Amino acid sequence: MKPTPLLELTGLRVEYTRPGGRRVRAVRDVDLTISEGETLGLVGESGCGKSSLGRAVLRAIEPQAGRIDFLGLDITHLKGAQLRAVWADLQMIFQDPFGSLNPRRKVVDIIAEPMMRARGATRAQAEERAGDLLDLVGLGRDAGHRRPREFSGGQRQRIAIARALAPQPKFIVADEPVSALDVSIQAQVVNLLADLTEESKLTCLFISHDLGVVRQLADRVAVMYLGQIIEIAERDRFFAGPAHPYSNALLASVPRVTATAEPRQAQLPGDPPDPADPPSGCLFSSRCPKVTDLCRTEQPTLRELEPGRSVRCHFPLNTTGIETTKEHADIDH
Ligand SMILES: Nc1ncnc2c1ncn2[C@@H]1O[C@H](COP(=O)(O)OP(=O)(O)OP(=O)(O)O)[C@@H](O)[C@H]1O
Repeated sequence: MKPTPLLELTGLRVEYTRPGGRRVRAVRDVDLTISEGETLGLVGESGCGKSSLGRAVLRAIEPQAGRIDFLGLDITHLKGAQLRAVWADLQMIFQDPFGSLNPRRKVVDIIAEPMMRARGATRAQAEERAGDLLDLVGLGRDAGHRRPREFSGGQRQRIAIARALAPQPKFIVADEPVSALDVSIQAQVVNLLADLTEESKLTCLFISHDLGVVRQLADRVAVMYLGQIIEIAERDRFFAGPAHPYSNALLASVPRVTATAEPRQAQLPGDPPDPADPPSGCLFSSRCPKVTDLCRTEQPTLRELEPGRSVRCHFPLNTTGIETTKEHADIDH
């Protein structure tokens, strides 16, 4: 039986206007479904549109086109009280544990406030649950009487996690939640997030440029390049051998993760192109080690290679045992 989609994006597009008037398409017509209880890891180099996608899902920025369905409700254009009601179920954990917590407030108030505002809890109920959450994230309830500046980066991120969990959301967007932390602390916070998403059956969009971290947490991995999802696959399938040359190169640049079936590429040459001036054909064609004439002229669609594994590439890697399409088989290269 197919799992119930909690979040469904259809043709989601985010554009910005740069000073001077140039348009940048940061998210290019993304279709994506996240099932109840799953953690989807969204990876890609800086500037590929991960945060823009996450913020659009939370309705923190307006998409220029497309549709966002959350729990079967079209939330794309919700406003006012209706949007605030949805926000109780959609919470965010940010990268910066310093900037995202109000330094003047006590920790207990920071965590209790969303429960009172969004769920109508009394102060006593909210403070009691704030204490429970501080226990849950390993800080202990006494931490509630202190202020954020008295805590280290890793501890502050635990406070941010407790705050995000406070209104008992159904969905969390975690945008690079450990990348500002020391490596030793990263592992502790990743383990905490893994335990919490598992225990609470939370659905999570986990945004990271770090494939090693994504491997620990995600059920599925989606790779973004220049605003497009270029590969999406179940975690183990992905790490056993990704199908897109870009994913393969990303994986090759992470020493901690296991070898792929294809020979590993050296690190990717150059930087991603400016999203305001993308290449024609496949958006990865200007950097792809396997580029052909077809790639330079025809943009591939995101197609399913096998259940649980889709790729946007004319010549995917690691496809042994998978029947190739006619289009693919006919091309001699
Ligand atoms: N407010 C803005 N105005 C203009 N361009 C923007 C704005 N915000 C983001 N962009 C551009 O949109 C593209 C996607 O940015 P985004 O922050 O979503 O990517 P990202 O993958 O999350 O990168 P990072 O990991 O560095 O945050 C980039 O080219 C970025 O320069």
